[in-house]
Amino acid sequence: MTSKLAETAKRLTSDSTPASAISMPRLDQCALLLDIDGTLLDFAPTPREVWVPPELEHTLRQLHDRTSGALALVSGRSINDIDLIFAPMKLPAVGGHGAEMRLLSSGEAVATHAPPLDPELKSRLAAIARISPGILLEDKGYSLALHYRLAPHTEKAIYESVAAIRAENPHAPLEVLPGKSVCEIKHSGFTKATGVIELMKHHPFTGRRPVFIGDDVTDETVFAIMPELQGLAFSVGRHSDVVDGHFEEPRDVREWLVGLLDQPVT
Ligand SMILES: O=P(O)(O)OC[C@H]1O[C@H](O[C@H]2O[C@H](CO)[C@@H](O)[C@H](O)[C@H]2O)[C@H](O)[C@@H](O)[C@@H]1O
Repeated sequence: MTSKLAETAKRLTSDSTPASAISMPRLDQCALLLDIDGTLLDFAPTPREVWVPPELEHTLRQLHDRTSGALALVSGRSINDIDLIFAPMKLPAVGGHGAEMRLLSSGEAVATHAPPLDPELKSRLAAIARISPGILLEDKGYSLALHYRLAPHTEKAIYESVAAIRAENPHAPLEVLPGKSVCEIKHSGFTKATGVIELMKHHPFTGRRPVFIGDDVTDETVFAIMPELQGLAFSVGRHSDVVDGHFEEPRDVREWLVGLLDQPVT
């Protein structure tokens, strides 16, 4: 963990302001950057079982229009997976923890020159899923996720197995992301933050003030860059003084997004 991230993590324990108390930029001046799982959507037992409330789809479509297309999903999921979940809607996105990007809802997903995992290491890491039938392996191309929500007792064994492989390959550029009931492993050469920085260089995002909402450890890289982008950061589920405000749960985020549509149209 870099010292900047360590500092961020340390401060993620203290209080922050409720999101409702923070003054938002006008929709025609901001870029809305939204994490998916645990932020827009409630957690489900497995990645494919998430449910997108129809009202959320409606809200996201309207906000996409009101921001002239500057609304992007910023996720650990691949863009292909994001499209399956939100089908038939397609939105701009940073996917795969920064490995992929799509600038326009009508555009193609493009790789962001993210380095892949070494194939041999990847297959050794994937084999960890065989510890128990309750572990779900998600191969996202650029990264692997070992889900243990259905087998919480395997958490320790998963992390110990990953640590053993890392110890045998001390120079391999691997990053381990401890998510919500998931251990994710990717190349260390990209993050959600590198994806967001790239996204913000392009139309329709460039020149706008980013507003990022996320709930997870992987979102901390984006919280950390919001000040230099003159952006606003919001956390979900935990209070923090590195963010501008917080939400208690995804339902509050969804309601807040609906409220943004009350801004006068300029
Ligand atoms: O960056 P995000 O959009 O928040 O995605 C993070 C990971 O989310 C998914 O896993 C999580 O959500 C699942 C569905 O609720 C849940 O079953 C799992 O336990 C969670 O870890 C997704 O499967 C991962 O690929 C994302 O990286």
